[in-house]
Amino acid sequence: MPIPFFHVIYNPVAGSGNAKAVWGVISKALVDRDVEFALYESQYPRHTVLLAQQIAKTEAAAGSVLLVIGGDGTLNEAITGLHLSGNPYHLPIAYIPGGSGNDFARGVGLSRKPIEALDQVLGATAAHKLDIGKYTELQSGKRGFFVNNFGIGFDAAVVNAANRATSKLFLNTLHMGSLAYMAQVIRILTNRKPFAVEVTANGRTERIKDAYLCTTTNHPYFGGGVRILPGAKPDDGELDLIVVDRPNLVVFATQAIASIMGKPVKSPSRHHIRASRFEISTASKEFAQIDGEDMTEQPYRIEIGVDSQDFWFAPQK
Ligand SMILES: Nc1ncnc2c1ncn2[C@@H]1O[C@H](COP(=O)(O)OP(=O)(O)OP(=O)(O)O)[C@@H](O)[C@H]1O
Repeated sequence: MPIPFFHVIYNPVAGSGNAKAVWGVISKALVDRDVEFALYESQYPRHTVLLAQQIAKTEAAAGSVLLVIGGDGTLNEAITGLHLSGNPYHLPIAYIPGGSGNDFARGVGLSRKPIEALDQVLGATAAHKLDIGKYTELQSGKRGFFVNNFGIGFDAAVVNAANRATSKLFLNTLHMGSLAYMAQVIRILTNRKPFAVEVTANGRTERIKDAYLCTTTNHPYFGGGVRILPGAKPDDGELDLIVVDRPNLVVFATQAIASIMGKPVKSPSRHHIRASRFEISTASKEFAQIDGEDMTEQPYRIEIGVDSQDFWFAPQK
């Protein structure tokens, strides 16, 4: 099987500059290995959506591959662009993580080391399908996708605060991006109020009145390596929703540490639902995050479902 032509979308600001170093290594390896590619650099937020649309509609040919170099947000934008274009040449997506969290790579068995990830991409002989989440905000009709998770409440408040924290840049230079989230945890734990959430899935409606976090996930990881749901699988055609009730500080800290250490967390204060479709609503204004990107603080009424996306990388051995 010949190596395909790669249309490369590269986000130089992902991972607070980490993607720049990754692209330095990858561009050299592509040239050394005689791999043909065309480069498109993301110039501003959400430019990748347009680039992916333009590539899919006018630049691509059958058999070529869209290679994304950046973080999970850049990957999300590329998938959004492909879906908006109708993807007439059925471009699959290859990905080399260069973000700060890189949860998607963790969750789907793609190496976070650039050359190992490139070996997986160049070692692929066919596209394979993985799940992605899709959502519709029922009030506004706004639609989108997520590769990792859609979170409402605590995780979203942490993302919101961490994205604004000046310490994130410093922590990223130490390759400790997830600490940017952890540093906000205690402060937000003591400030955030629990909220009422209604979840409909598998023909049942559950009302949880003291929710602290309500996250729908495609694979086990969120927040830069926290294993929130070890059993979630990105290829089972379903998503996993977890609602955590208002915890007391000791219980929450114990659970958070267990999650970070990759240990299973069992607790009566967690509600877990696996389904291919969810309706979630909150009466109060809450923060939300999609793949680590902030959403407006508002009352949410959303429908979440599963879509599938062709990816181009060989599974990790
Ligand atoms: N040239 C640019 N200047 C400023 N922002 C950009 C530019 N190109 C893309 N962006 C924005 O950069 C943001 C961050 O990208 P991304 O999520 O890929 O990196 P990250 O947050 O470091 O990684 P991760 O999500 O894995 O933690 C995205 O919101 C994207 O729209």
